[in-house]
Amino acid sequence: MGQRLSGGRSCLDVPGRFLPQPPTPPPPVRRKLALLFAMLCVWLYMFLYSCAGSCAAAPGLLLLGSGSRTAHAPPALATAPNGTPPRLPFRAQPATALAVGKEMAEGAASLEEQSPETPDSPSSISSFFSGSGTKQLPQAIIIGVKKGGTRALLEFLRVHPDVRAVGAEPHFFDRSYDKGLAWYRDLMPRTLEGQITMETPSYFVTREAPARISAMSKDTKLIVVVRDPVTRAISDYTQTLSKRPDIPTFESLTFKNRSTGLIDTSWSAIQIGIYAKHLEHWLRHFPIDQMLFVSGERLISDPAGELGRVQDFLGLKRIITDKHFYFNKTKGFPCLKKAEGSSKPHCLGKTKGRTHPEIDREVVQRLREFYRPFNLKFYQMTGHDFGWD
Ligand SMILES: Nc1ncnc2c1ncn2[C@@H]1O[C@H](COP(=O)(O)OS(=O)(=O)O)[C@@H](OP(=O)(O)O)[C@H]1O
Repeated sequence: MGQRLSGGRSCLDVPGRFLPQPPTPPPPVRRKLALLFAMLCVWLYMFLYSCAGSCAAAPGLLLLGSGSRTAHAPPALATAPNGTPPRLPFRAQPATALAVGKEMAEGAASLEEQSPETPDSPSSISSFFSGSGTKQLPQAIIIGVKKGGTRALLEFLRVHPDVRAVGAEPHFFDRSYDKGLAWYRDLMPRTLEGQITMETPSYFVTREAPARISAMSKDTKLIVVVRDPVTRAISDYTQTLSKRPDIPTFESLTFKNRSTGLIDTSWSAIQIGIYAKHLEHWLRHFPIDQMLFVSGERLISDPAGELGRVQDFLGLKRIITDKHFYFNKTKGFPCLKKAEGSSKPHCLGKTKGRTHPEIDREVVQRLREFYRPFNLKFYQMTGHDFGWD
């Protein structure tokens, strides 16, 4: 029989203070420890959050950026619940729907467009961080124009911590549409909340692109880098010439009949520059205020100014400023003081900023006359005088 202790309790009722207890810190110390732990968690979260962007932004990686943008970009909508648009009964036609006729002069160029300035191979760091965030369809697309300065714009924009972009040009809406939106989304880098996904091929002249992009999301923001159509045509020709030195001269390709001065508008180098005509197709699917027109000339003379407009349009903080650029005399173009994810200066590759061949002044003059009415219409439509005339 157990002896009862005072107060009528059994021996099992021994007060807690008499039982062996683990040493417990006094309450204020415990609170401090909990606070310290919470702070550690917050710090760790913030570190991983920012590192997921900036660490993964090292050159040669697919991903870039970290989140500091306040507005949350709307998620892109797919046409079908599984994110796949209706299958096409045929394989999407390669490249643009422009009448070609001078295929020889076109073919070589498209190969080059596919080689990105920035390779996409992921490193161990990006592999580690690629687990964070989700792949989103792009909320903004640089839709053109070819040879307008699209690569320069994307390279500059990638410096922004809230922009992530596909390094290679996916050419989904022109060449690979039959692969479906799920395939397209899979090419996208992972993004965290508040970051926007971008891509850049030259969809501006693709007839089907406006409807297809609108079917993906009506909210997609469209950026068009435009450049004097005459210089653009010469630039386009220069690119082809670099691949196929045996093509006819620019002068002979320009005319259907040189003696009558009739311009060959079926040559894509000429046709791409009729911006007003292409813009009409886009305006059937998108309001003009969902499109931003960047001057290819100003992108060279004042890159920070143009980047300011682009950041505003995308709802991004103005982070990219004059401080990010310097003029490289050897290159003859503005370059980045620091490429994204690196401390080294960065200029675009040698395929950007080529020396153009000398073109007959009369031919240039005839082309200027040809483009003038289209340019004026384009200025009216966009409410912006680009000063090409
Ligand atoms: N900062 C900087 N560095 C180098 N090049 C620059 C830059 N900014 C604009 N540009 C102009 O970009 C022209 C090429 O345009 P794209 O990138 O749109 O060409 S492509 O369609 O992707 O092939 C390219 O055309 P070319 O000069 O005819 O080579 C350049 O004039």
